[in-house]
Amino acid sequence: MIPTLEWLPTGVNFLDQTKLPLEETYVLATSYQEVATVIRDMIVRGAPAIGVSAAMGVAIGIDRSKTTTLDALTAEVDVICDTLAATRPTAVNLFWGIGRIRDLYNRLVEGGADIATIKKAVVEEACQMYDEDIAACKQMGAHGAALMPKTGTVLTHCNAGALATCGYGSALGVIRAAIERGHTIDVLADETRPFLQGARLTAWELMKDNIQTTVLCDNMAGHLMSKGRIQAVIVGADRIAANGDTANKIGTYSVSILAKEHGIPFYVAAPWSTIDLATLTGDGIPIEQRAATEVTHSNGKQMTPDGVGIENPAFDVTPAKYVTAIITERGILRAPYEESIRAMTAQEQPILRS
Ligand SMILES: CSC[C@H]1O[C@H](OP(=O)(O)O)[C@H](O)[C@@H]1O
Repeated sequence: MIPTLEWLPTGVNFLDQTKLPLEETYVLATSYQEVATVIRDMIVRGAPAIGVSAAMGVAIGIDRSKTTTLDALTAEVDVICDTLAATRPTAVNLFWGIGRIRDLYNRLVEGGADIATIKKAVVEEACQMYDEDIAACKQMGAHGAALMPKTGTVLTHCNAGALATCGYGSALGVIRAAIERGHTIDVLADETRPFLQGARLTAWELMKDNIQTTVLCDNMAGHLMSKGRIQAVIVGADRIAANGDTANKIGTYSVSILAKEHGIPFYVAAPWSTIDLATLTGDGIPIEQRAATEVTHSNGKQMTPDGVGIENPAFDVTPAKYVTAIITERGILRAPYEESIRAMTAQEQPILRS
């Protein structure tokens, strides 16, 4: 699997996900401003990948700074963090990634570190986060594999795979781990309009792993569930509130209700950096509204009449009551989620190494 993103001496190299599946091309971001553009334009997307990308964006901003005084650098860090924080509002991982580098910067300044030491440390921390993300995905796979059908079809929505993380994937990581442990699973991938993460990205990455994959339109899942074609649903997440309400790609909420109606388990797989204890319920999760042209056009060709109204919320919120379990690298959370999240938060956690 080719890397979603990679720290290079020349900058942060991103696989251009807007060009997949027909072109495998890369975008090299050499400044924090260019990293912000890559995130905003969804050249890189997916909550965990966004989090590490933002961390690398802060790190490259500090590393490439020309300033010679700590006061001036601290003023720059504020601008760098604000620029990256303004890219996309829903995935809490973005703010987690920015905050982890910013907190390290502040600790180093308070400890009297010089600029050269700070630059080295923030780059190392961002690269460490990259490794931790891959390790977290593999841990999620290890925890979640047993929840997957021994034999059967799993529906997924959007892309929560290697392309949404630093590698291996969250929801798709659980599917990969189950297959590695002998499960016979094929995947149904919702195309996931309008950005088509399922049709373009999930299908592309699973076929590279020789995992049998079928793409369906977003209005087909209910019919296939009613025919007994789906044994489980697993999706990623962009922000999980303290009560387990989960924001994910638009359309996830509808799938969760269909799964409930048909008695099909509905799993969420997400690293702990997706859990936002400061947001008490799903009502508090900001939903990104994206450009109307994502809906009105396909491959640059207009599909709707001029002047028609357009809705394009990029996410929706699945109430916790529709979530069978939340698979994290720390273990599996079950309802009542307020209690299980609080209990798992209190547990001492080892540092993950990939
Ligand atoms: C591994 S979670 C990825 C998560 O992010 C996606 O959103 P986007 O493609 O807009 O960044 C989608 O919600 C996925 O489930």
